[in-house]
Amino acid sequence: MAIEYLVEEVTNNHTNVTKPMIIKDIAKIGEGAFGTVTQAQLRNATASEDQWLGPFAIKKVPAQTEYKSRELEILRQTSHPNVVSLKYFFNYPNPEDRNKLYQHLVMESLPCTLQTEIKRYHSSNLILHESHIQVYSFQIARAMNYLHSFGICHRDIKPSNILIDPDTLVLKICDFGSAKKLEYNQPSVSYICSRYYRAPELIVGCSLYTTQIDIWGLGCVIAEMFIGKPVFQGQDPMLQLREISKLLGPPDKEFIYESNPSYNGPMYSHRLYTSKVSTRFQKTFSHASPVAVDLLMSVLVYRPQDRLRPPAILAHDFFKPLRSPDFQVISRTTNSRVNVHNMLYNFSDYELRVLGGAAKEILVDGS
Ligand SMILES: Nc1ncnc2c1ncn2[C@@H]1O[C@H](COP(=O)(O)OP(=O)(O)OP(=O)(O)O)[C@@H](O)[C@H]1O
Repeated sequence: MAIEYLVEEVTNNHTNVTKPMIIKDIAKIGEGAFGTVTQAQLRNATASEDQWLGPFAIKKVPAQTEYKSRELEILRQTSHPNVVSLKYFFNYPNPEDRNKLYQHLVMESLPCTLQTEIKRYHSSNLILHESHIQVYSFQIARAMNYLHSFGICHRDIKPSNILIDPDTLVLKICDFGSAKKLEYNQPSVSYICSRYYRAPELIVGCSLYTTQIDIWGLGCVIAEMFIGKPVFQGQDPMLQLREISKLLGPPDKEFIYESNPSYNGPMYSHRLYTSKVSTRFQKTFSHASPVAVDLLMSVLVYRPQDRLRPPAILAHDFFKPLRSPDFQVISRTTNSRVNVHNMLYNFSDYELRVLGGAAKEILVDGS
């Protein structure tokens, strides 16, 4: 591929300085519903030395739609080790249609997504080791603790929107194309989020939802790491609720009414199983430890108010082993031991303030 082009106005997200830069597209690394993601390098067009920066990941989406500029706005506001960072941004025409401007978001690049990692294990009839699931889930919850503190709801949590580096086990949430800062009592569209990861309140048409819809997505992602495939695979939007009811039991009328008083779709109120919910969780997640099952049962809960929130998730006993400064995991790629404690626990003062009383439990190594 390696196509080079000059862009007169490229803004550095960190310094806010706009300069001409040369962009070298290397390879396509992703394709989404709205645009493409390519691996690319950048260099200052005015500097004499030929020093390429990167590689980065450049996401190209049609510019000037209100929907997509939210992604830029949110990426500009955020700075967190578990949220993909924006390095530069610019508008540039589409080579196939010179009249159409594309917004280019130049982000740090990570080697793979959690989706490819889960699939790699699943295709060898393996599942991720529980220690890896702990490390990845902790980082997603930490990103949510940060984002939700500003009211930012990602609204499309799924394994393909979670980037990882399997050497270091670093994880970063990406794709803020659906994200929105939710305001108290302000309605938002309920037709967001990919079907398998949609919270039950969205399925029944709730428009006053909260950032707790992301927590449902987190539960689905943790579940998928344990079983190697999406836990709720509905064949259509309504059958999605039926899949959920197979594990959680039928949703009660109060939940439906609280979510959307004018809902008139199927209620799935018949019990599909006689066994207890806890038995079904244990059976579904037969490879998970009891403490992991307990976390899943506290997150995959119908009522959003009853789902654990990020501070309580980070303080959950599932993550207890990570609190030891000696906690190590074996990297799949390098086969060497990696000490991940420091990268997991480098909480900023802001994050600690947000965690409030839970910070003590999260930080204290009781081993
Ligand atoms: N910073 C990055 N580093 C490496 N790969 C990335 C990065 N950002 C995105 N990708 C890859 O590109 C894919 C699509 O990116 P993204 O989800 O942001 O685009 P999208 O158009 O919103 O896609 P979708 O419609 O699937 O949600 C990701 O699943 C991932 O494989």
